[in-house]
Amino acid sequence: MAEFSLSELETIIAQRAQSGDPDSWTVKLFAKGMDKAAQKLGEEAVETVIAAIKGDKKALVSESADLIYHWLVVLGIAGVPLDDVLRELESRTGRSGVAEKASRSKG
Ligand SMILES: N=c1c2ncn([C@@H]3O[C@H](COP(=O)(O)OP(=O)(O)OP(=O)(O)O)[C@@H](O)[C@H]3O)c2ncn1[C@@H]1O[C@H](COP(=O)(O)O)[C@@H](O)[C@H]1O
Repeated sequence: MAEFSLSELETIIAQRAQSGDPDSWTVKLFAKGMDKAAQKLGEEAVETVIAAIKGDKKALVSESADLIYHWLVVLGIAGVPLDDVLRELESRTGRSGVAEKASRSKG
């Protein structure tokens, strides 16, 4: 199991977005805004689909990583926390108490 989480990547992206580092791809995407970031997300999704259809497992891993990174950038630009998506997924599992817990934590 990899010792890395989407939550950690979300934190890295938020920190890099604030860094102002001219060499940072994250900074560039945040500066270009949602249209460009969403376009990149779409491109990475298509590249992931192509890798899957070709049965190219190595490319599927790499393109999936690109896809998830760009998805988190889009969430960041939109101001949507990863946790909101995880809560939505959790609520779909039908686990009892999940919806109640989510609504309580949202205040
Ligand atoms: N996970 C990623 C990640 N995945 C993909 N990419 C970048 O996404 C960019 C776009 O991918 P493409 O394949 O489309 O590359 P490209 O063809 O050069 O791009 P275009 O010319 O089409 O615009 C590349 O520059 C990749 O480096 C990423 N950039 C950053 N991260 C993570 O974000 C952190 C901060 O990165 P910086 O913001 O660059 O410091 C890194 O340490 C990583 O953890």
